[in-house]
Amino acid sequence: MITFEGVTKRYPGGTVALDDVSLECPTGRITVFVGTSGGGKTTALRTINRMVEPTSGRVLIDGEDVREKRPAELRRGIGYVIQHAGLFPHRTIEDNIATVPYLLGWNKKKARERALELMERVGLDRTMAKRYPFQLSGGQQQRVGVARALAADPPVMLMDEPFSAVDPVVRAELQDEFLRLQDELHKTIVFVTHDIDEAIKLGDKIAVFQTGGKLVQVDSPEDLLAHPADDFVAGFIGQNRGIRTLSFATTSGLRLSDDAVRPGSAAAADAAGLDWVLVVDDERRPLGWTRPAGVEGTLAEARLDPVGATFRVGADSVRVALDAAVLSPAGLAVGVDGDGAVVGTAAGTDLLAVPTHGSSGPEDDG
Ligand SMILES: Nc1ncnc2c1ncn2[C@@H]1O[C@H](COP(=O)(O)OP(=O)(O)OP(=O)(O)O)[C@@H](O)[C@H]1O
Repeated sequence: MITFEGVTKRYPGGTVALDDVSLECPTGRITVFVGTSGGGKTTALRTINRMVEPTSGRVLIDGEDVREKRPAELRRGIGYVIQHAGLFPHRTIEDNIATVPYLLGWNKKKARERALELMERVGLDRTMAKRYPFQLSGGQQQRVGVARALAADPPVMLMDEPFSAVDPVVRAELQDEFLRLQDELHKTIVFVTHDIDEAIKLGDKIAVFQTGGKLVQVDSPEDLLAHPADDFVAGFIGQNRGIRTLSFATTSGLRLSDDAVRPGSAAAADAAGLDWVLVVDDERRPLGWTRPAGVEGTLAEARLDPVGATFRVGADSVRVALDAAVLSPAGLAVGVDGDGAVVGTAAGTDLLAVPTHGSSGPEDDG
């Protein structure tokens, strides 16, 4: 656990970058620092590896004051990832990743093996090992940055806007990959971002900083969305708070209807009263949507519209299900089980009736 005890940082010009910040970042979890520009997030992060020394207060890692270790020694146990990756331009990818192992005196072969293993872990092809950073895309460079931070298997990782410099699609991929990696590695991670969506997606715990280095709220993503501490936090979370809350509502108790689900062998005439029918195969896997009116013979002979997005019942959130409903030609979300077989369908209005965490229903404050 990383503990901030009354940490204040005042710069010579008088700027207060951190104002009496007390906070705990639990072991094996992701704590996200989010907030306005200049709110002190980066400063707070850097007090952990002593790139910034507090004016008063202290920072502890597992109960030990970080000032008790020499900075170089301290930093070997702390991975650090920054925006634009910050790779050494004249070193190959594998040498970049092996930076800390080399510093620790590992032999070349072992360090190289570690670098190649990590490349795979972060989703990079081993054939890129001999390339230089400029020969990689921005997203690939960020992956190298993450691999480099993980090289000596540090228990703590500090990540300062690591995914901010890439486009939204690559960014989402990096976030997903990062969460998968964390599922295996269980590092104690402190992650800085100015993007509330990223904070909600990645954080086990979110700390919101306001200008002047004030920590205004520390909560789980669910509680932050449901109960923002004040107008500043509510404003920062933004207008889509109600919709975001649905990300934490489970689809496991959802009542799904079988009415519109038919096998291809069924006669279209039997479904003539329905506006839309979801045609399924013998294993109940969805084949597509059709309007049965006017179709002769079986539903298998009808022209099908694509199923579009589905949601995994119990595994996906109501937000995912709602998205599936909106994108479906029938306005119905298709719920499937782990094998991809259709459990049933739900209309958008059914989804909005699902109770969400910490409130009686989805809010709309936009
Ligand atoms: N070395 C420094 N000397 C003087 N002032 C500094 C220094 N570093 C940061 N500051 C000031 O401290 C405040 C907090 O900066 P910090 O970089 O921690 O904010 P941040 O929340 O990370 O912002 P951003 O999201 O823009 O990166 C800012 O007002 C900044 O100008």
